[in-house]
Amino acid sequence: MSSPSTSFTSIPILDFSLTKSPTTKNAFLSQLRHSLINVGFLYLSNHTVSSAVIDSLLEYIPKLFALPQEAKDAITMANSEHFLGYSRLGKELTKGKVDRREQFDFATPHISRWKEGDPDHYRLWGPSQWPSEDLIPGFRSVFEQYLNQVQDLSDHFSSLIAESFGLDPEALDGFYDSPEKMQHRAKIVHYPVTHDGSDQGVGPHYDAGFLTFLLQASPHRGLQVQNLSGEWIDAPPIPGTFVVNIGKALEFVTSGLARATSHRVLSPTGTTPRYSVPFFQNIGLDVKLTERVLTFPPEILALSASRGRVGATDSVNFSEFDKEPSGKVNLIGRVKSHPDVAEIHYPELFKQIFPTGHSGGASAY
Ligand SMILES: O=C(O)CCC(=O)C(=O)O
Ligand SMILES: [Fe+2]
Repeated sequence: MSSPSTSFTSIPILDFSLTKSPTTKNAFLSQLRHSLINVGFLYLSNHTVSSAVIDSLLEYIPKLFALPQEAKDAITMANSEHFLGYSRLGKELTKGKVDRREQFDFATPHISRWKEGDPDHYRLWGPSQWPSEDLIPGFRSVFEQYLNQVQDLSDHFSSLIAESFGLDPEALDGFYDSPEKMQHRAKIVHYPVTHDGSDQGVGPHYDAGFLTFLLQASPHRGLQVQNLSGEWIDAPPIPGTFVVNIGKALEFVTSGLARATSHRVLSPTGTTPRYSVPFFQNIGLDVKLTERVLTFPPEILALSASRGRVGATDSVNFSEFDKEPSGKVNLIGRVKSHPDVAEIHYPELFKQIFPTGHSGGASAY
């Protein structure tokens, strides 16, 4: 566990049921600590999200993408100042390069947050756009149940992270607002088969927030995670698990103890598409990370000192966390990923980030 600068070659699998008994919880916390410090990714088995809800969601996903194009376009993200809705294939960028995926961005229920005088980034949070109930009956209810259960799991998981680092279970609570003032986002993603050699399902990137819970919703490989030496390690789907990874915000407030790890998805090359459902746990919109950096016991800090240095990666970064509130950092990320939506709803910010228009490739991403 503490061997210096070893680079991982696989992603650890953690059994969430170990947290239920005081006799096994410590073993879980120790595996969690190792995964956070050395890998930044883990699989979580025997978790608390209902398998009936997941199975039902898995059945809906191909039907969702098979909806008529007009029904999907009716809820296009361009309608939404919250960046919620449908994006056609090729509408999203990572580091200025087009990703080959089609997706729906949804979020946990929330009112439109922004009021006169509020900062622009309050406009990020608001209601999802749902496909017509007649066309896909029951989907919304199943997905809302799913989001609710993953949200509960993510809350619980954040207290386990605190404990694994020798802190009180509540140590991360100050990063979240009260539940009715929180909104978490999730996407349902379709990676079509490609045979033309352009394999960027999604390009190398870090996630921005605290924790991501990813459901790999078809049996395809494609997700890859970059280790300390820069090699790409496969993270194949394991039925019954989530892939959990650390975002840049959690890395920042743990002074790098918890690693945000670069990852990407290669497009499937066989005959069937790949599907996935990432859930991005947010923190409060107003939280300034520099004001809340945590302090850790010295024996925990020593573990990260022996980890070895992370080599240069080619990933998207979120360098604005050292000055801007978390909501603003997220808004900047959304503008860079979805410039066509930003141009409609955030014309000023769009101009600052893309002074020559978005085809000019001015983005740092
Ligand atoms: O589709 C996947 O497996 C991962 C997607 C991802 O990393 C992301 O959307 O941030
Ligand atoms: Fe990601």
